[in-house]
Amino acid sequence: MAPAVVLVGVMGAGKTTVGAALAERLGVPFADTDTIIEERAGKPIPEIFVDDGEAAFREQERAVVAECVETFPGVLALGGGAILDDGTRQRLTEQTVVFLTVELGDAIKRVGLGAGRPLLAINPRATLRHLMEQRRPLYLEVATHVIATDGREPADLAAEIAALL
Ligand SMILES: Nc1ncnc2c1ncn2[C@@H]1O[C@H](COP(=O)(O)OP(=O)(O)OP(=O)(O)O)[C@@H](O)[C@H]1O
Ligand SMILES: O=C(O)C1=C[C@@H](O)[C@@H](O)[C@H](O)C1
Ligand SMILES: [Mg+2]
Repeated sequence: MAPAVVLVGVMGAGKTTVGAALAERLGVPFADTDTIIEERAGKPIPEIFVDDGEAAFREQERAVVAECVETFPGVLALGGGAILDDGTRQRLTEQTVVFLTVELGDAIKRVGLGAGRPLLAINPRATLRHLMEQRRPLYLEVATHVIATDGREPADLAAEIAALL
């Protein structure tokens, strides 16, 4: 069974927040690959990065995304960097994927100083700007729908996505 919808976008786009609201609205389960990885590792993402390294996290992320795309029947939120993997992007081309976009200013307000997001530990604004520029083409490559989230409430975004499905 494939997911009803997969949410992608940079850190702060609202994948987790909007995804949970959407799942509730649709009456289906919600899963977040970051949460699954943390549960399996028994530690939060910043600790996985420190103890095991980003490459090990990406390896785990690739496996968890593959498993969820095969078997998870609800709303699936991906980690912001999951689309860096070629195999993951290939898998996503067969799914309904919503790319949540956010402008840098709103994203920075949402993620604050990047707590819990190891890639934003140093110079969050410049780093996030760079990640957005680098990844935008990759999100667009897999997106079925693109939705701008700036200045909009998660519940309102969930209603729009539900209407698209
Ligand atoms: N549309 C929105 N308007 C205002 N705040 C929002 C909106 N969407 C999310 N937020 C807030 O922004 C923060 C980041 O949201 P969220 O964790 O859902 O992002 P994410 O895309 O899942 O990020 P990550 O890739 O790091 O997991 C949260 O504090 C959330 O409450
Ligand atoms: O954008 C990224 O590369 C990341 C986003 C988060 O969802 C986590 O998956 C992790 O902090 C890495
Ligand atoms: Mg998230």
